[in-house]
Amino acid sequence: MGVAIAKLAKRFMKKSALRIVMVGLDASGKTTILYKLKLGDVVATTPTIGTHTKELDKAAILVLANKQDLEGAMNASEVADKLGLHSLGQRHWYIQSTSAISGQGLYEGLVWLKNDVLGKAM
Ligand SMILES: Nc1nc2c(ncn2[C@@H]2O[C@H](COP(=O)(O)OP(=O)(O)OP(=O)(O)O)[C@@H](O)[C@H]2O)c(=O)[nH]1
Repeated sequence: MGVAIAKLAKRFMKKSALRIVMVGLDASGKTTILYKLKLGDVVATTPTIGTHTKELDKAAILVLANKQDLEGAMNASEVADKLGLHSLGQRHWYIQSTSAISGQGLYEGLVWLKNDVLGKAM
């Protein structure tokens, strides 16, 4: 699973000039996900992201509902409701259940992102 995710991430990054912004609550698993995807070695950060949000106007949104392996975790549908994703209108978004520990769902999430960027998303 880890190798498949890494291969997809590598191919995705090589062929596409795109920016991915990853945000999340403290300890939600961002670092773990990046390392699981084997992108952890060089992660550029930009502390002034607030001034660049215009870039994000047309950005696709992939929500990873992480830590699904933990008892009591909100499921993807509940997270979508809480985040108001259904009110986003025309913007492309997708929510994927994941566990960064096992890697479950990471591949599927990246596949959606890749297809959306390539204009193949439904
Ligand atoms: N059970 C479980 N634990 C996870 C999962 N993802 C991350 N964790 C754990 O959650 C803790 C925080 O993970 P990080 O990857 O450091 O979270 P972060 O979002 O980078 O945290 P900040 O640096 O505070 O923003 C670590 O102990 C991880 O092992 C998951 O899917 N399941």
